[in-house]
Amino acid sequence: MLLGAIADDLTGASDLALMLSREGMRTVQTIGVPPADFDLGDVDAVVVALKSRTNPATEAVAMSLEALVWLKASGARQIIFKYCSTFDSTTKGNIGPVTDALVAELGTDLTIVCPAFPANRRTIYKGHLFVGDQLLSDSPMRHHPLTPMTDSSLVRLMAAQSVLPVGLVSHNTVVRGADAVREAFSDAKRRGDRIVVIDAISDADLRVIGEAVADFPLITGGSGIAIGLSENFRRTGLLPTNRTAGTFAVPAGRAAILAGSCSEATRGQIKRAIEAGIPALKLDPVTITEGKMTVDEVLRWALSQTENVPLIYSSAEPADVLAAQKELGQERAGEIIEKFLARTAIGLRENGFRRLIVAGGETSGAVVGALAPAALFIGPEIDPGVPWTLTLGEGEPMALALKSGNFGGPDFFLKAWEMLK
Ligand SMILES: Nc1ncnc2c1ncn2[C@@H]1O[C@H](COP(=O)(O)OP(=O)(O)OP(=O)(O)O)[C@@H](O)[C@H]1O
Ligand SMILES: O=C(O)[C@@H](O)C(=O)CO
Repeated sequence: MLLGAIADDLTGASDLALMLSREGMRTVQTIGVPPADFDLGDVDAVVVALKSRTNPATEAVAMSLEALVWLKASGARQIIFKYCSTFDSTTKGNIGPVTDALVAELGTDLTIVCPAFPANRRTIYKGHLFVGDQLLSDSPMRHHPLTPMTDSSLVRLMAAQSVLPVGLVSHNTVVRGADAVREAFSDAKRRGDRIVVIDAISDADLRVIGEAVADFPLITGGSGIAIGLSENFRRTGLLPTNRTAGTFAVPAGRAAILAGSCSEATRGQIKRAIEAGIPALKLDPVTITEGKMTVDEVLRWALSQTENVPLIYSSAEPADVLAAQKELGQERAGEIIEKFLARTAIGLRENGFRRLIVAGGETSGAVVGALAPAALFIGPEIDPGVPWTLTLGEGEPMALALKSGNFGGPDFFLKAWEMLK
């Protein structure tokens, strides 16, 4: 293994794994930290998917350090800490504490913060994170059910979360190339910075940054940061130039869509799917708590949809999410839906479903946690950041598409199936 990554949620992990495999690294994503003797096969990169994004910092640190120990023992030469391209973190934020712990454990004097992912319109300029044409704090992310983002300054966000000094390498340096960036890193170290936010607005910027961090033991960011890393290993001869991906054998069986993401993108995709005639059943956390909707009822409904792929969703407008959270509490409302969808997924598998799209990082974490495959093989890309994956380990394989809430075009739920034909 050349590269080892620790991802703070499941969809984020497949996003990164897809990027690494697109860049010529044979990549496997594990679900949590695998057993010490887990057979990885012939891989160049491993992404350990955690479900730590919204956990208290002490828990997230412990989980991440456990993943680090496993990755180092498995031979990883460089570590990526992958968080969301919209820097999703709670008010108590664990990205800083996890970075601090990894910095200490790896004994590195400087690391970067770079959640840029230009293909999905996440860019960083003057240390401010943009989502499309909007600052993060003006984007729909300000209404996120678990991690509302109301500040766009990555320097400020990171400085509030980390105990280490945080600086900035800005775009006018990045455009001057890898040597200029390396020089800026040296200046930052002289100033006493231990973490630098680095601007990136294009893939070309990410390739420059990738080259400049070739000898960094730790890199932190979104999946975009992986764009420039494989080239470093090819340059030194560690990675063959003609890596071929393994085969993606599509399992036969019925298909369904489970959506717990309340993002604007997912809501738009649901709307489009319903308009196209997809049968849809809406879940509501309050109705579930009152016992007025059960997993068995939902399964019966799904099984009766023999003409088309059923869509089961809890995705709701911000005002409805807020109302449910007021009644049940923010965490509890989320948990109720996550558990319900996880149990639904188990029921679907028991009834012969073998192809699932799951929308939302936390939701995917809950569903895949319940299905419990040992790892996921990364298959074809549906849209930037979202591959089809194949479950590995015991039991019959399933095809899973784990969609980050904000990712995918408006027709995602319709077109994803075409790739399984
Ligand atoms: N109707 C609802 N009311 C309250 N909470 C909800 C509702 N529907 C879903 N949730 C919760 O909102 C959270 C959505 O987070 P999730 O990570 O799944 O989606 P996302 O944030 O859009 O995706 P990503 O993390 O990939 O960007 C989950 O905890 C889910 O259970
Ligand atoms: O970086 C992103 O935006 C995604 O991979 C993700 O982490 C969403 O959960």
